[in-house]
Amino acid sequence: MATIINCQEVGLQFDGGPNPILNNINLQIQAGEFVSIIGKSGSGKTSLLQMIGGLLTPSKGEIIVNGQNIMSPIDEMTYVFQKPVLLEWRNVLENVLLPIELKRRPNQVDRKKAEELLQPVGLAGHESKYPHELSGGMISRVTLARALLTAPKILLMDEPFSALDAMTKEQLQLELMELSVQFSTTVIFITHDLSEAVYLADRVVLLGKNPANIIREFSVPFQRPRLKDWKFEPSFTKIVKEIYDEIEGLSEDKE
Ligand SMILES: Nc1ncnc2c1ncn2[C@@H]1O[C@H](COP(=O)(O)OP(=O)(O)OP(=O)(O)O)[C@@H](O)[C@H]1O
Repeated sequence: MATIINCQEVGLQFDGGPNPILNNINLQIQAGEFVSIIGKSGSGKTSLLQMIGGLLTPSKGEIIVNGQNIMSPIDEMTYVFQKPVLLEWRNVLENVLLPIELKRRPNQVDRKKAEELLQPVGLAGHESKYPHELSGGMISRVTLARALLTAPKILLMDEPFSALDAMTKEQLQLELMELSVQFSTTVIFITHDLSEAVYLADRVVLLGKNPANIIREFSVPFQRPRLKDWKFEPSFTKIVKEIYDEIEGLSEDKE
């Protein structure tokens, strides 16, 4: 597999900030890989994702995505924010079509593709509904369909399911896993939920505050897509426990 995202010696310090938020980040992600990023609040997960997405400029080092030095957002990447942003005056289908419409007038092929995407994300039959008629889970499904419409090579997701109830979250995890495998999408996924991190990913990256860099990486050597019952298997809980112990082991003075 080829490296599609390459962070080399990346550092970030905000203007006027006393210490770097991130330091010496070296992270190589392979095309089609699913990587979860975890770490305590304030460890810089969102900042790292924003730098990879070209929304924030590193103070040090460089980030190369798909062969380009990242200076601003590029077409091959789609960013899914923690808070879903839907336009209230547009129905589900129109919200899904938004990324196309920002570039050009959607044609019949685009509409057909958008309608087809509503099926696997569980929104078939809801295309004419407006955001105020949707549940939180349905809104997340719209943002997932919208993110996948342009078939991005890379999906950057910042805690996309954190506000959902457990059952909806589980359903969306399954859908994301199926779709990312089907489209061979490279995904970087931030979460606070260890079980979610392990279940979805090929690799889990743990960020620490002090030092402000990658503390450890955990491989999840099981083929995707995975059955939802895998979460009850010892092979799954063993990895979750290993990560949990590592986080617990980070002494208070290190945080
Ligand atoms: N624009 C900014 N200017 C100055 N400091 C910032 C800015 N954005 C974030 N920070 C600081 O950078 C640190 C890392 O923030 P970031 O949001 O990347 O962490 P995080 O790991 O994603 O946190 P959380 O899990 O709470 O979402 C925090 O201490 C935050 O206060």
